[in-house]
Amino acid sequence: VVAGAAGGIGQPLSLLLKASPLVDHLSLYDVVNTPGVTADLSHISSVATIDGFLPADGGLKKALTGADIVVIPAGIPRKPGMTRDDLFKINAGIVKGLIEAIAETAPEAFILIISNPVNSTVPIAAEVLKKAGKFNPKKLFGVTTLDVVRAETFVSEITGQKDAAKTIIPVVGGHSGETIVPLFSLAKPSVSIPADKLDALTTRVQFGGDEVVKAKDGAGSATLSMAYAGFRFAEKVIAAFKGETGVVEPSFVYLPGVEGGDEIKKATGLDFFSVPIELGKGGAEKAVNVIKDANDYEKKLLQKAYEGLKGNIEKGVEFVANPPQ
Ligand SMILES: NC(=O)C1=CN([C@@H]2O[C@H](COP(=O)(O)OP(=O)(O)OC[C@H]3O[C@@H](n4cnc5c(N)ncnc54)[C@H](O)[C@@H]3O)[C@@H](O)[C@H]2O)C=CC1
Ligand SMILES: O=C([O-])CC(=O)C(=O)O
Repeated sequence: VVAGAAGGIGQPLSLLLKASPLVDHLSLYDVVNTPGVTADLSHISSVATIDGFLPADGGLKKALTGADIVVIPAGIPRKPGMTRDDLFKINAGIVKGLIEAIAETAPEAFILIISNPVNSTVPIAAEVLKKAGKFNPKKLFGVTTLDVVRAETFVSEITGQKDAAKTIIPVVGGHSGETIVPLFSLAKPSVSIPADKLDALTTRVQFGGDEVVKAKDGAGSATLSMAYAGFRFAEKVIAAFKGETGVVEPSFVYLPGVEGGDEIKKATGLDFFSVPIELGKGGAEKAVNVIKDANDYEKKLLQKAYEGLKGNIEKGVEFVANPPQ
């Protein structure tokens, strides 16, 4: 299921999923325009069958029935001058509503959250699922893959590596500004970044979203690169579910619920954090503690990330505990 399927991310993401041989059936949901997007994609001669729903006549429930995986790019995007946190007011409620429906209709599904601010919307989702008695932390993911994709791309411009995605770079923390921490010292194969280029490279990964927001000049934020990244992550979750081994990708998860997470919670003081996750049939099988191997430069960045994340996470938890009237 794609929830928010008619949007800037939703449409190209749905296209990639419709074309994927890993997808048997694709169900599109949005509050507007789903019939058109569904009709258009339905003409593609790939294996996935497709249907689409609007809210009327229990459309959300129909879309979610039988779902194995739900990807959520629903919600408003940034305009120049806004932070991701400025989206909280509207997107918190949208995510809460969608997760309540998932808890009721597709409690076994993997849930991939793209809607910003991810640092807060994932805690919201966790709290809603906990309340409903349906929380499986191994199946809830904040999608931070675009940060990884950006790190791969931007570093390749320095190293000259033609196939950028072949360099694995752990990007950890959260998904906004200084909470995003690329760990270039742990790249595999290793990369050599001139000292005078490291600050600018790190900042570019942290604020890559702003680059797109500025260039789009009021018309939204990253959609196409996000669809690519969201598809890459969804494909990995599905491949691991179908039995592929050795699948690893960073994601923002609930640490106490994932093997290896307690150690990272102890180091960060946080319940939610993005680290490389070993994916398996059940979802997040293991959180890999890469932060212990960060160098001194990166450790300083990590401290700032912890501080920023703390407030973002608390805000999400609070939203569910004490809903605004
Ligand atoms: N995690 C990440 O790395 C990234 C996250 N984003 C976030 O993704 C979100 C979507 O961005 P865009 O696609 O550019 O926005 P958009 O405005 O083009 O599309 C959002 C879609 O969500 C739909 N929607 C609104 N309320 C809904 C509901 N209750 N149920 C289902 N659908 C609903 C809208 O009708 C619209 O079609 C934003 O919050 C943006 O900040 C964007 C880029 C990267
Ligand atoms: O910058 C934004 O608002 C959208 C986003 O999350 C990104 O591009 O990383």
